[in-house]
Amino acid sequence: MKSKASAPGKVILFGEHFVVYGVKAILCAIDKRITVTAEKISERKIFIKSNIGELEIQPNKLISEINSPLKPFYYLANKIIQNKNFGLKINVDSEIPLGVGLGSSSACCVAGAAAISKLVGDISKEEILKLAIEAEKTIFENTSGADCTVCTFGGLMEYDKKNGFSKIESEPNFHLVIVNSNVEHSTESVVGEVKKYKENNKEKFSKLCEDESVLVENVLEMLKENNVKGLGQKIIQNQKFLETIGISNNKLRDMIQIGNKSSFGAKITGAGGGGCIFALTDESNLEDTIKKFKEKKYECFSVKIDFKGLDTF
Ligand SMILES: Nc1ncnc2c1ncn2[C@@H]1O[C@H](COP(=O)(O)OP(=O)(O)O)[C@@H](O)[C@H]1O
Ligand SMILES: C[C@@](O)(CCOP(=O)(O)O)CC(=O)O
Repeated sequence: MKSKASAPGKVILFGEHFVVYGVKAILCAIDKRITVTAEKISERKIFIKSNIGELEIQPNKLISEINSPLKPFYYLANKIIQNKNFGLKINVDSEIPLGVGLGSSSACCVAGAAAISKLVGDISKEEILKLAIEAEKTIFENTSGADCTVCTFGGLMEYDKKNGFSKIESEPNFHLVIVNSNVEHSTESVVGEVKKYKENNKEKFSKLCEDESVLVENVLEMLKENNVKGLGQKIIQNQKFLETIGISNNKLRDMIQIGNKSSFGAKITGAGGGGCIFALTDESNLEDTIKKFKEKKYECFSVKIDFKGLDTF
């Protein structure tokens, strides 16, 4: 018996870093997916295979004993086959580059939770999300859960620490050009640097949080109106805040400058320090924007918002 599920990656459109200090952020799922296939096998063992490696392991091991990036899958598999007399074979197929802030880990956890749990019965998306967040915590103890939520339900979402998640019902028709610096970043260490900045610049940082809150409220209005040019201006403004808190570098600045010339606006997405930027486009400037990045030999691709979220087969 086999089951299959796929989940999208994500982009943080507005509010990264400030969200850590209570400001609202806006994120969306993207149409790049991770597909997980799970199969019951008679041998009581767990086999996991992905483009990043393979793991063959007995059940019932402590998660702290597993030293592998495939750990979230082991967590899910081991949990589901507790008190069962079968093993599992898991295959991971990914379109999402890893470690650059596009949500590969959340997409893995959501698709993995869905494919594996479906082998033992039907469960709701809410229950899958709960399992996925548990699995993601085996990699990042402090995950807010925002990434797994947007990968499960798809579309656009607002999130703040106090009120949690809420879906934004508009369906804007823009394309994002994602440009990968190919520099892996550690979210934890960049967040640590921002904390130092905040402590050394208390008043300035608190004003930036206020400005970011106002910006996000404006963006929510613009999304309702599908005002793509206005959104571009807000992206440029948000990037200035990110420059101020010190998460940019020369490579990212060069990428953003190229994006700002041809698209409506470009900014870092996620922690910064490396990872990706995105440029906002529509049909009128999509091709030109991609061409400009490719001329400078940057790795880039276009994505649209994914409104489907988790899909099971
Ligand atoms: N193709 C894949 N196969 C297996 N695990 C993956 C894959 N892509 C991502 N992962 C999991 O996600 C982790 C990367 O998470 P992270 O560094 O947060 O990157 P991202 O920002 O892309 O989510 C990997 O260490 C691994 O546990
Ligand atoms: C910097 C931060 O706001 C987002 C980090 O995003 P990512 O892990 O780079 O996708 C941290 C957080 O929200 O926990």
